[in-house]
Amino acid sequence: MASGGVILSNSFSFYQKRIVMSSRMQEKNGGASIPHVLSVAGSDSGAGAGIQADLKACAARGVYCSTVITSVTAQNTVGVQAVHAVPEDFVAQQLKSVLSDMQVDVVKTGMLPSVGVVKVLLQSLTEFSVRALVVDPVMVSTSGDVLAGPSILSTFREELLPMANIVTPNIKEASALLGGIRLETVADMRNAAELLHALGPRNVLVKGGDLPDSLDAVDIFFNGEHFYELRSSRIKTRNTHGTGCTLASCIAAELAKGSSMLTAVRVAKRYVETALEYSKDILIGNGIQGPFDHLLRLKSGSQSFHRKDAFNPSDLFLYAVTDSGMNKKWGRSMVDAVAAAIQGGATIVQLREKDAETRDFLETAKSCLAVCRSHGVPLLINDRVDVALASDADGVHVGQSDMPASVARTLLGPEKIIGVSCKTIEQAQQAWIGGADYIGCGGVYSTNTKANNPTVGLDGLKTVCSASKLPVVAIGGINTSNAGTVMEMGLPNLKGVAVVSALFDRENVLAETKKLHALLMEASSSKIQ
Ligand SMILES: Nc1ncnc2c1ncn2[C@@H]1O[C@H](COP(=O)(O)OP(=O)(O)O)[C@@H](O)[C@H]1O
Ligand SMILES: Cc1ncc(COP(=O)(O)O)c(N)n1
Ligand SMILES: [Mg+2]
Repeated sequence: MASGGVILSNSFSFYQKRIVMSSRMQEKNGGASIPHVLSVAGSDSGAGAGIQADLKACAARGVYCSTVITSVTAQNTVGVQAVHAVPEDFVAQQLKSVLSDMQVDVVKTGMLPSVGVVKVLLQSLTEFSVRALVVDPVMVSTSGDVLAGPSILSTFREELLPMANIVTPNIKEASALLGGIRLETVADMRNAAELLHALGPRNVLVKGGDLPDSLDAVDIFFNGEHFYELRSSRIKTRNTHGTGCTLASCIAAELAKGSSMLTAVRVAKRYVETALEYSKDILIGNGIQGPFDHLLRLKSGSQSFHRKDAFNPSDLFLYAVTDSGMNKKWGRSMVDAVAAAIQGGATIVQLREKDAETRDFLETAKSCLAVCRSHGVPLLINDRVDVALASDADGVHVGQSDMPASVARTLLGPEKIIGVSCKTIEQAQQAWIGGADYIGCGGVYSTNTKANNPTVGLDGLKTVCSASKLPVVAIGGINTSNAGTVMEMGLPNLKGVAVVSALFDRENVLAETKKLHALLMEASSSKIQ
């Protein structure tokens, strides 16, 4: 069974180790460590598979990825034209350079073209401990070209697989590892998963991307105790080059972040499905199998293409957050309140409806969206990703107890705006990793709008702004008497203030917004840069 330096225990102790390690690193360098995957694989010049896919997958999952290149292929969407193996001692050099210096959490392997390269890797893994080993036993490209010959099989079986926390063969690779057995049905895949598990890896995922006559894309996961049949819809596309490399890298990335194995596999499969669906019509190369877009950004021709880049942090300048109770109290509709705020100078609007029925909330969102669109002001929905999707609003704002930014990003896609409420540096860092566009930091002052919400004060705001990689909007008890103080501090990344009562718990929304706008203009022109 697994031995050497590869240890993956349950996710809890995994996290604990990370915390111990990051405090150690912080002491040494004054920084925090981030999840780190080392990809040991071949280069694909077409950049659909191999090292290039691994880098993109890890980047998409918010994880650092270092690389050891085992082989350089001349490859495109037609096939593999040539392979140039990197000398074994040079692979060893690369491994040493990375592992002796950097704290790698998870090693992921792809193309290992010779027995010598596998041996060098195994040697490194006994010298330098990592937390998990993900083995994608790459042998033949989908175009049918051999990337690692049959001479590698016995070393894979006897030495590499027993070290692996998970092995992820496709149908052909599972068959080759098991001496050429037939693999044509899901039942055959289960059988293969069990036989492969007996070779020593802790977990097995037999991938069914190439299962004949299958309407779904079915993978079989086996952990030695239970089988899981993981199904997703089969996306009709030619752009499946590199799905295997991407899946394995994403599993590695999720493990590096602290997920359990089954969760990592599920997340990875979902990610591949989402990326394929997003990229199904993109056209790169003239061959039969094209690459897909790991970062979900290349698709052209849709108005959404420019949306995310179009998020302008200066839109956070005067951020109006609605409150239905207040507007009711003053006898006006939500749409009228939003229209008045925009007329007064609000640069972004968030609809916050704590008690409304979903159907009413959706109708309100649609009406407000029409007003916002006609003025070019983005409309965000508080908490409710479903309402944002259904109304086609510009995004969501989520709190720490709502849906995590990373999940919201998966659901909403790359184009929508996501904001997250953060009180601490760690929460701000997490929001950035999860794919948020901005953070809201507060409460700066105490407020009646949010009961039991501890304030962070101006000091807390300053701390978070200084560390944040995302633009920040200050929130909580801000009004015309204190907004100037907040903006005049000239805090890094602070782009504006978010207000509720100061606009909507007033008789004249238009006049109050104008007043606040003028004040902010003055404060930001005088702020220390
Ligand atoms: N057309 C598709 N639609 C959805 N998922 C797919 C499709 N093709 C492959 N997958 C998924 O991509 C992952 C990689 O599988 P596979 O293509 O079988 O591996 P490989 O690239 O190593 O041959 C699996 O999770 C598989 O289910
Ligand atoms: C360098 C390299 N590594 C791995 C693959 C497998 O990818 P796929 O099975 O999707 O063709 C590849 N084609 N090239
Ligand atoms: Mg594939």
